Amino acid sequence: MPNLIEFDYSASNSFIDEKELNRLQPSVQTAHQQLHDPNGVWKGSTGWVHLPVAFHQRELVKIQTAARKIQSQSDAFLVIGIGGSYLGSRAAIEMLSHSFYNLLPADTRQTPQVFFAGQNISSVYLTHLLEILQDKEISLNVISKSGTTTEPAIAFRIFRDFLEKKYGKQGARERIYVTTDSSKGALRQLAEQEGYETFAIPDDVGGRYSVLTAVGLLPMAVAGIDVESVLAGAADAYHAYSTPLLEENDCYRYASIRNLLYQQGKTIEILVNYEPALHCFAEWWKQLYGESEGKDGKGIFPASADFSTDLHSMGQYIQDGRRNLFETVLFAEKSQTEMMIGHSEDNGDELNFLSGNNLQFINRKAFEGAVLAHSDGGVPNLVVRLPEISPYTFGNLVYFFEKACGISGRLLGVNPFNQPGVESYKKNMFALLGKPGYEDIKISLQKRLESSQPD
Ligand SMILES: O=P(O)(O)OC[C@H]1O[C@](O)(CO)[C@@H](O)[C@@H]1O
Repeated sequence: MPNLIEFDYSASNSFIDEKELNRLQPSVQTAHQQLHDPNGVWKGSTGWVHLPVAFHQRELVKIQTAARKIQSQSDAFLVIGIGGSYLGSRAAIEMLSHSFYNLLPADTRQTPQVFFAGQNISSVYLTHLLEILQDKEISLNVISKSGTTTEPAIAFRIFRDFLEKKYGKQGARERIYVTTDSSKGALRQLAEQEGYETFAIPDDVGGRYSVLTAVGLLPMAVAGIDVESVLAGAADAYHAYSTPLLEENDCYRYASIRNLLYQQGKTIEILVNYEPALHCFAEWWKQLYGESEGKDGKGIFPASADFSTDLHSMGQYIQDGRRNLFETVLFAEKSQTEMMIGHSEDNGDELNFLSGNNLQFINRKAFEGAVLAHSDGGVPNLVVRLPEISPYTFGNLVYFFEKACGISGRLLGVNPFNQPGVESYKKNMFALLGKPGYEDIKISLQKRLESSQPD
């Protein structure tokens, strides 16, 4: 078995009282039982807990077969979705592919370029995307669990029309893949009516916990990522984090420590990385924790930073600003490439003290230096060490953070599986757009907007 990720909070010992940590054991035990009981209090929301060890071989083969077909008939693959129906696959593809994947020559890449839509309502973005896709052979995967989310629905309408004009109705049908609820929603109905190939999102797996279903796995497979290794990484994490005992479970310790820090007024957690490839992983993580914990007037605000880039922007605040922060740092022990600093005869740039070192060594010193500096500055630093950046590690990480999120939500006393707050903006937007059924709200919102207009 490859090495698992490791959780290390030694740099934060001074902020954490081990006795208080151990006092959380009974609550952790309860949270663990609740997560593992498919008929318990979270009935209908915990399918993701066992998913990596219960993944149907049939579904895997279906995903891989569709991926091969898409690869064979496309230069470009368009993934349409938002939130949990988008961030996980993007995180995986950015983490595990070449940094400039879409720019590689087609014969080096050997898999289609991947583009994303449905994650905004920008006509500029969609116009430019249509321009880019104009002369390419395209397939698309529209992903929406509810099947009614406005942003992906708009993008799908635009690109479905684009495909039908390009290939005709039957030709488009051969290139449209739909990932949605197994029985409900407008998208499911449309897919069945049009005869598109469909993938079902299990009922008991919510959007932000769905990356290890076809939601994430089909786009990953199309991009050439070894999805079996992703699932193996998640399955090994499932076993590693299946004991309710805090002292033996890194995942539960992370969940508990962030709650202890929250009680000390550390209300913002920054997920830090030292590899640009991890940028989007943090976007996925922010949705997971933001929607799961930010409710009932509670919750740690999940933020992210890319280091060393942001050490030169946000570094000042982190070191010296308001002391309501803690950091969780993702550090990859091994780099996939090696680049050395050469020697310069004139040493005009005064960098010869670094000659003969590789960039990973220098990146590590930046990481070690920042962890110490920020801890000294009153910002607890928790470290998640990745042995390397690989599909297996991606699976580990996803499972580690998902499970920790389920435990952490319970410790905080919230329901980590709903997102009632997201509906408020949708309600207002629908009313303002004149969607049938929202007439009353429209009148009152318009009055408020008019009264706030300058004379
Ligand atoms: O997959 P769907 O139903 O389109 O939802 C997309 C995203 O929108 C939300 O429902 C919130 O707007 C998220 O929870 C979800 O991940």
